[in-house]
Formats: sequence, C-alpha cells, structure tokens
Amino acid sequence: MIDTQTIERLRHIGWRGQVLPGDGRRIARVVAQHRAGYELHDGEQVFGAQPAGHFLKRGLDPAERPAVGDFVEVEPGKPPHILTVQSRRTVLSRAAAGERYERQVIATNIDYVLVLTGLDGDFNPARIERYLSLVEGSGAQPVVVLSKPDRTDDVEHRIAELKARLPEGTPIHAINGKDPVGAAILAAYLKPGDSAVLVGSSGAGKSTLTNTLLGSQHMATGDVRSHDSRGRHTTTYRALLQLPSGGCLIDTPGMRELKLTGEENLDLFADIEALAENCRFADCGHGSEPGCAVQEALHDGELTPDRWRNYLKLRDEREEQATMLESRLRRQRGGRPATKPHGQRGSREKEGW
Ligand SMILES: Nc1nc2c(ncn2[C@@H]2O[C@H](COP(=O)(O)OP(=O)(O)OP(=O)(O)O)[C@@H](O)[C@H]2O)c(=O)[nH]1
Ligand SMILES: [Zn+2]
Repeated sequence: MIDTQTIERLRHIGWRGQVLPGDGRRIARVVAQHRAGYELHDGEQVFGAQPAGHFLKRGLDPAERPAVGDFVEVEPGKPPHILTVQSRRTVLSRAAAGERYERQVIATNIDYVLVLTGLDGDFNPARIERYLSLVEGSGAQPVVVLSKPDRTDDVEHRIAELKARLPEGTPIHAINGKDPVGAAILAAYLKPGDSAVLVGSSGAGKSTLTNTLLGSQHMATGDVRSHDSRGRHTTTYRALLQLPSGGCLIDTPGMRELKLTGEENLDLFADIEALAENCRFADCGHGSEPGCAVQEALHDGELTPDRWRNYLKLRDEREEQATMLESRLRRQRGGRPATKPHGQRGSREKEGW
C-alpha cells in the first residue's frame, strides 16, 4: 500500500527513504532507549518496542543494535518488534568501556549538531573545540551557537577569537535565545527533513532556545513530563520535537548529559599530529629539542599557543582515560593483565579511538 500520508509524516521526522515495507510492517524512529526497551516515534505518536532476538545475540557489535535516531522497520505485535535498522546517514559516537574499547553510538541520522555556549562568563573556546572534536567524523555538521550576546560588550572580539581558532568554514552565530527573530537564522539548519541536536553545558540556554524555536507550539507538544515533584518549571522531556521550520530537534538525555571525558577522538588536531611527525627525533618532547617542527610552527605563528595547549590537554586526558579504563577492565578480568597493553594499540582499538 503506497501511503503518501505516512511517507509525509516520516519525512517530517527526518526519514529519507523511498519505499515503505510491506507485510503490515512500519517505519519508525528511535527516540529513546531504556533498559526495558525502545521508544519509537512514527511521526504521529510515540510507542514502545522491543528489539528482535537477533539484536541480542552475544558478540554482536553494539553499534549494530538500534540506537537513538535510527529509522527502524517494526513488526506489529504486543509489543511491536524492531526487525531491522535502516542504513545510517550519520553516526555520533564515542569510545566506551566494555570488554574492550568500543564505540558507543550516541545518536544517528543527525544532520546538524548545534554547539551552544553563552557569551557571558561561561564563554570557553576550548570547550567548544572539544564538542567539535566529538562531532568530527560523525558526518554531522557542527554549528557553533553563541547565546547571551546581551550579556557582554565583547561579542565581536569573542567571535573573532573563535573564528581564528576553529576549522575554517565552521558556522558561528551569536543569538539571543529569547529572541525569535534572531533565532530564525537557525532555520537554515532545521529545514524540512533535517535533524539537529543541541548540546552545551548546563545553563548555556538550550531550553530557552528550544522553546523559542518551537514558538507558540511549545505548550502544545506531546510527551511533556506530566508531573514534576519539585513543583517548578524545569526542562520538560520531549525526545523528538517537530519544529515549525519543518526540521526536528532530537532531545535525548544521552546528548544532554554528554560529558566531555577525554574520550573524544582528536581528528580535529590531525594537522598537529602530522606536524609532530616532522620533528627530527621520533620521541621529540616538543620542548627545546633541535629540529622540533612544533616549536617551529609556534614560532612562525602557523600554530597558535592556545590551540597547542588545548591539544596537549585533550591528549593528556585521553591518555588518563585510557589508563583508567585499562585498570577497570583488568579488575573486571580478575587481575589478569590486558591482552593489549596500554599504549600498544591493535587495529581494533585504533578504530575505536
Ligand atoms: N540574557 C540572556 N539570557 C539567556 C539567553 N539564553 C538563555 N538565557 C537564560 O539563561 C538561563 C539558563 O537557560 P536554560 O535555557 O535553562 O539553559 P539550559 O542549557 O537548558 O540548562 P540545563 O537545562 O541545565 O541544561 C535562563 O535563566 C535563561 O533565561 C540569552 O540569549 N540571553
Ligand atoms: Zn617536536
């Protein structure tokens, strides 16, 4: 049955497929994942579902299981079952502890990651860089959104500072989160069929901006947490918000609580890593060694001291994190040493990082 209405509805929640499945099966989007199962959205309503047995097989790469953002084929029933995961156009992931280092999928099929930071005292270019490093390689496009421009006299200067620092072409917008006219510029990233997520530290203005983007619709949206024990207006949890501009905002606890733990990959700094390979000595500490390519680049202004420091910080955190993971895994194994000692990456680990 060719059901144009169904296709239309799915388009609104970001589906780009062409053909609906037969046999009474349907397509829906994963909007939340719990221990007890999945929450799916079909463009109209939210319903629960269980993964089919083959997703639970031991040894299956966890990245192959349904994840938030996935479009899945569902078999009706009580409960409905997720049969297949449609191919993903983008995958946001991070390294995670498990039996070995592996990628944990955070969200899929996200077109834009809006990285939100206040221009007030919270302004922190290094943190923005870290968020971008998380987005690197996902296929999603990062967009830097600077909120609270009304809280500083320094907007132009801070934007210039960021521009100099971030990869060329990264969009940067200063937007008062309470101003619908200003926020309208983000419609470019929230067009019909686009999916975006909003990330940023607590208080950056995510809820404020979300409500502004939702406009008059925001009170009418479903899935609002019905009771709030604290009795005050807090962020209502709505996993998938369909915006008036036609795009949708995926608002998952997984993204909201996204902590930067040093697990990010450092692709953003690939140029620095490449640079360091030109040092005369293979074990160059990039201090006062002769023939150090990093020192030379710093001297020439090719590499800014800020960026170099941030790179070193991220690299150290990553090493620290790896050491912690390693000892945790060793404890889990009952004290046996790791099969792959820290610092000696096998091909699997390399993929993971
Ligand atoms: N002056 C000004 N205040 C803003 C702006 N955007 C947000 N705020 C204020 O900043 C505070 C925090 O905003 P929220 O939207 O709750 O921040 P959040 O990122 O959702 O925070 P969490 O829910 O903790 O993750 C609120 O008091 C907002 O009114 C802005 O552009 N200008
Ligand atoms: Zn060097």
